[in-house]
Amino acid sequence: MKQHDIDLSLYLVTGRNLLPHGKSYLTSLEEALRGGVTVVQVREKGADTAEFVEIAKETIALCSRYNIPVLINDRIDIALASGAAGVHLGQTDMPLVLARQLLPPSAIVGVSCTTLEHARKAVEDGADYVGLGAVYATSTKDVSAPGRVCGIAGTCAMLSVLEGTGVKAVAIGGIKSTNLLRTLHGCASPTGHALDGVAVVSDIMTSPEPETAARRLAQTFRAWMALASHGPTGFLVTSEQLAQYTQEGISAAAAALVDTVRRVRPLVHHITNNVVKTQSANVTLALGGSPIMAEAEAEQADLARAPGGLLINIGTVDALDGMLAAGRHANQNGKPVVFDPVGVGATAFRRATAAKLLDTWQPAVIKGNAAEIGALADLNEVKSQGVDSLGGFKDAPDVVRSLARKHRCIVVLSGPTDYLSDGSTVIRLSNGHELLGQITGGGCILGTAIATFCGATSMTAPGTSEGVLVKGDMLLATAAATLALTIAAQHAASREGVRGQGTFLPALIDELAMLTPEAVLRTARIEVETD
Ligand SMILES: Cc1ncc(COP(=O)(O)OP(=O)(O)O)c(N)n1
Ligand SMILES: Cc1ncsc1CCOP(=O)(O)O
Repeated sequence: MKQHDIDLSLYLVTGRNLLPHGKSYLTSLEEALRGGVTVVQVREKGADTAEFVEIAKETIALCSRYNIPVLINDRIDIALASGAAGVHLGQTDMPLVLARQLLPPSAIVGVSCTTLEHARKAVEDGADYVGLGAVYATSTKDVSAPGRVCGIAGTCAMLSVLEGTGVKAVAIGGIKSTNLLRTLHGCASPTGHALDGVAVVSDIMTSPEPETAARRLAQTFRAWMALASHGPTGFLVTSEQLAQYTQEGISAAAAALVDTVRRVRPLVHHITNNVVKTQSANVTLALGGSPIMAEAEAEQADLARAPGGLLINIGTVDALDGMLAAGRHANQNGKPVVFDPVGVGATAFRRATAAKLLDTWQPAVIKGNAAEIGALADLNEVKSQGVDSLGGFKDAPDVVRSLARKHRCIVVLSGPTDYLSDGSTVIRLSNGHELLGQITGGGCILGTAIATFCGATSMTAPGTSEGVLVKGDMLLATAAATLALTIAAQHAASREGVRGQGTFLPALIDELAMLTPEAVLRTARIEVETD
């Protein structure tokens, strides 16, 4: 068997030291094989050579009954002595080119990569596959040195290098059934080049029921694979949804969602800045949702179980641990996360915070003004002053489309015209009023509206949630939320008695509560551009 035959989807790296008390290695391994492990790497850090050969032979004998290939960690001699299918080499192990000279031509050789340079070299040297990571922190291996955790962003960058090379890739480090879907969704290049599998140690080896642990991982992988090809951001987009991406389809969907929100009353969990908490809660209520402002890390697991939407806004970062946990739990529960990277370009601290959050959980939507979107896209075109943006982009559709592909989510660029993209379609919405940009938190309440509509959409979307991070069409939900807020702003600004910011905000909240589906259908100004 050679690399094109090997199924890397559930790659078990062994760790005998992690076995639960009373569980033998071979029993655990056999149960894991029954659960769906597709390849095994024997990783023995404490064993001497004789013991390593023995363990390798026993592993191969068992795995061959399940037709599963076995690779050896680090050691060419052990691979040769045991008759293993190949080796996995780290950056400080025997160089790949030398290993090839020693191994039979059919041997599978994998290489660990943490940086772009590692990935380029592995391709150049002819690796069959690469192990990318550590994606997350892990206690199985010491990855505390700077740069040893490459994160989702680093993994995506390495996947770009592999495009078109035929070199397969697995992610490794901290991968568990609870974050597998998020990992698979997030780890792909902007053109959609995705992982071929995941390598796991502790999630299987520490389990008293390795068969169940492996089956959970294998099933999630299979469900994701079955759906992964839909949509450039990794969200499931059906042909029915695509057919709705017209002016008429979007306004009809938005009008319907105005009623849906009121009917299902989504819980809209905010971790947002101190400046806008009250008005965000009032906007949620006016739209028909149910707001909760909850920041403590300890309450995030419970809150994520209630269906609805989550908004994370970094206007003031007082609850980083709460933000990290909230998004993680939301991903685990199929709850859409809306990220508002307020002022992300303004300070190094905000940039690092946003990067950390985006490496931990997968947003369904990122919403920002031109300066914020520019900062996330590494563009200097738009300047900022604090949290405010000065100017716009020459090619806004291209910016939102590219950023959506990079972060694998819907991107909204707010401004006099709002641009929304799922990485393919760009929707341009031209409703609103300048007063919305002149009140504090005008952008923040757009985030609130989006979380409310995305929450209601995920609660009412038909079909199963198997293999998807979030159910329902997040692009339509985001368009609907933007239209609801901007059309209500137009109504509020034209009300008798509204003379400026002070009178506008309460009028806006009233108009949100009174907004009708008919007003959306009548007033929405929508243009659609498809790739
Ligand atoms: C599939 C896979 N990827 C990466 C590693 C890590 O290998 P290495 O860097 O050699 O570290 P050790 O495993 O030797 O501690 C791996 N083993 N498997
Ligand atoms: C061997 C290795 N290489 C990078 S992270 C890691 C350990 C992964 O273990 P776990 O799956 O328990 O996090």
